[in-house]
Amino acid sequence: MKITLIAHDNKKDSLIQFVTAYRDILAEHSLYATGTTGQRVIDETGLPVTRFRSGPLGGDQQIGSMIADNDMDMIIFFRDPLTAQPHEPDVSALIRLCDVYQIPLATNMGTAEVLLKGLQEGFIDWRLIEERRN
Ligand SMILES: O=C(CO)COP(=O)(O)O
Repeated sequence: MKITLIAHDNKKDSLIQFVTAYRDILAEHSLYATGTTGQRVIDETGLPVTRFRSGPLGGDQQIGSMIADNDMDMIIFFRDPLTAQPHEPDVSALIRLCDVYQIPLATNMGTAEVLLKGLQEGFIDWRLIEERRN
């Protein structure tokens, strides 16, 4: 599966803790990330990550493009709900595309844990069937 990891600045430490805790599950999948988040995941967990541009410079839109191409299976996006983002429209567009294309999306750690446990149990395998059909 292709999994994207994104965190706003105030949530990056939490994301690193989360990725470290679930490293064994995540290591079985292809990881993608916005620029700064991806660099931190690489540096601090050693997992391989394909990095896009930083969020404010278009990274969220690049990931949105993969969703529109049916080329992304899950988004884990630790948003900061307490800080205004200069690229808020891009963030909203990414979340909207997840809903358009039924892509599992976690915007906080509580949901992200459930998603990864579901992934491990095979609950997301319908994505592989979808991919074969398209
Ligand atoms: O702003 C972001 C997502 O909207 C994240 O971008 P960075 O990973 O480059 O900080």
